[in-house]
Amino acid sequence: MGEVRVAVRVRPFLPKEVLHNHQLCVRVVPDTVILGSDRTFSFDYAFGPTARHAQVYKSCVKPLVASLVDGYNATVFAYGQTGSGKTYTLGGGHVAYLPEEESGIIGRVAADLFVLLGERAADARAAVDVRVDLLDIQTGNKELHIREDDRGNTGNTTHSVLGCV
Ligand SMILES: Nc1ncnc2c1ncn2[C@@H]1O[C@H](COP(=O)(O)OP(=O)(O)OP(=O)(O)O)[C@@H](O)[C@H]1O
Repeated sequence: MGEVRVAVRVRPFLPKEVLHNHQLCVRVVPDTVILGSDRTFSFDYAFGPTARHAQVYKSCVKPLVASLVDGYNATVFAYGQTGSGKTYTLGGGHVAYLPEEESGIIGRVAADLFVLLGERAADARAAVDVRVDLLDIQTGNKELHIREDDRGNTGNTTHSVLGCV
């Protein structure tokens, strides 16, 4: 793929927002977000409040998993203001098990990755080693440096960072 793609996902109102009678000011038409009555912004993908995880994953992320097992690097990150739905979209990390339908990007990537690697390993009669590094960074510290050692393991070199997992 070799390019940056941007997807926007508009979440539905939360119960408290409904309670406070918030008004919707964003509409989504294919790959376009409309703010107010006439300000349009185009993206590679745009999803409205009724979009399901499966749709978001299939369009934006699944093709990256396929290219990953072909040897390419891929990065998916969520960006947005607090409460906008980053955690929800990536995978609802607070519970150990989620029903498949509620699984976000992380769970779906893991499932597909093992299926694809299993197929490749069987074809090549090779063993595959999968390792995961998780860094949960809970600070706005500008001195943070993510580094990779010569074995490809990631870590940080800043001692004042809180909450590294
Ligand atoms: N597409 C969606 N459909 C239904 N509920 C959603 C959706 N996106 C987010 N939510 C709900 O909105 C709330 C805020 O979402 P979430 O916690 O993912 O935000 P966040 O961007 O990770 O916030 P923070 O930056 O504060 O961690 C949660 O209650 C979540 O369940």
